[in-house]
Order: sequence, then structure tokens, then C-alpha cells
Amino acid sequence: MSIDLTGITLTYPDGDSRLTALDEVTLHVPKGRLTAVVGPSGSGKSSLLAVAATLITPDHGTVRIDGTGTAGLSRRDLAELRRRTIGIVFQQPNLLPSLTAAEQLQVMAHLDGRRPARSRTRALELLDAVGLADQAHRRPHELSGGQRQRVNIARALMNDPTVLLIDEPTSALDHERGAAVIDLITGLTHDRSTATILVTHDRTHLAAADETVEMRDGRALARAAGEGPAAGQEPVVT
Ligand SMILES: Nc1ncnc2c1ncn2[C@@H]1O[C@H](COP(=O)(O)OP(=O)(O)OP(=O)(O)O)[C@@H](O)[C@H]1O
Repeated sequence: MSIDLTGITLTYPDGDSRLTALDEVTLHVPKGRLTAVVGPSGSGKSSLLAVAATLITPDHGTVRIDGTGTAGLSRRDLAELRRRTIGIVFQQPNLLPSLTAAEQLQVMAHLDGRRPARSRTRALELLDAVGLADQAHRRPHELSGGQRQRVNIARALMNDPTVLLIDEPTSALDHERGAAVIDLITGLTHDRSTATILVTHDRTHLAAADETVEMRDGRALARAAGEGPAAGQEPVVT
């Protein structure tokens, strides 16, 4: 149960040439560990998450999820792999306005063909796990920003993923609510043994990470949790 990115290079079209967004990035996140990814705007953080989520195929390098290589899989098989093993939390919760918190989660199980009664039980368990047991009946406009983000995180857990990929989950929250969401992510990573990658701008979150990777111009520089800014330029990581 892990996610392994090895020698990932990703380029985008840029006029007559190509822009290198990821340059030989290697990253190994074992189960039960939280890796934070930081770096300036444009350094490749979102691209890294998109490759890890198998939403973008890199030019070079391999992505292995729980030991399974993704190269050569059909779009259908990739979609299946994503649905079964990867939980993705985007920056904006993107909740459906007309559904209650519990129903936002049940939609995921419905897409997976599971029975409504069982999915309701699981949705309520997960809302409880993220501290929203008493908010299951509320619609998004009746929840605070922090509560909406918790629903977003619970929804990503609905299919019991082994890999959690989280993009800037606290950007719309004040410091206190942001810190609570990071605590939640740390706890879920350890309790549910997910391999978690957290992209964040906020360096105060780094203390919660088991490892930090600093992105610079598409390259990954590693440093241990709690250290100051990456000093060396050596490519990283384990
Ligand atoms: N679809 C795209 N087409 C062309 N270039 C892109 C595309 N997406 C990203 N880029 C470029 O790739 C580089 C890395 O972008 P990326 O979004 O991964 O960085 P980031 O670190 O997530 O930035 P931010 O913190 O601002 O979200 C940037 O130079 C960006 O302009």
C-alpha cells in the first residue's frame, strides 16, 4: 500500500517548444505516511499531484500504486484503479448544492454500484470520523467553510482509498480551521494507513508531515519534517 513515482518527467506544449513542468521527480510514499509538497507558484506541485492521480500521463517515468504499474493501462482500467484506490481532495470542495452532507458521500458509492442502505451507514461513519456526526442532514450552504472541507475529505474516503492526494485543502480557511483540517488529515493518514500526499502553500503545516518535498522549477528536493528551507539542490527522496 504505497504510491511510487520514479523518474517522472512531464512537459507541456509551449509555443514551438515544450515547457518542463516535472524534471526527473522521484517520490515514494509508503502507507500510513504523510508527505507534504511545498514550493513556489509554478514549481510543479499540481502537475505532480495530477500525475500521481493518473489524470496525466508523464513523458517519462513510472507511477506504481500499491505495486501496480499504471503504464499501458487503458483509460477504463485507469478510471477503475482511481475509483478503487485513490481519494482525491481538490482545493475547492465542489459539493452539490442540493444534497445533504451524507448524500454527497453516498453519491460516490452509488457511482460504484453499491447498495444505498450500506452506503448510508458508511457515509455516517465517515462524517463521524471527520467530526460532523451531527451535520449529516445539512446542505453545503448550511455548513461553514471548514465543515465543507471536512465533507470533501470524508467523500474522498468513501471508497476506502489506499492513496490520498490532497491539493491546498486550507486555502479558503482561516488559520485555526486550517490547522484543524491538517490535524484531521494527519490522523486519517495514520489511522487508515493511507499513503498521503498533501500539497500546501502554508509552511506551518509542515510540522505535521512525516516528510516534506520542496519543488523548485519542476525538481524535487527533500528535507526532513520540521527543517528550514531546502538547502541543497540534490534530487530526492524516499
Ligand atoms: N495545462 C498546461 N499547459 C501548459 N503549461 C502548464 C499547464 N499546466 C501547468 N503548466 C505550467 O507548468 C508549470 C508547473 O505548473 P503547476 O500548476 O504544476 O505548478 P504549481 O506549483 O502547482 O503552481 P501553483 O502553486 O500556482 O498552483 C508552470 O510553469 C505552469 O505554467
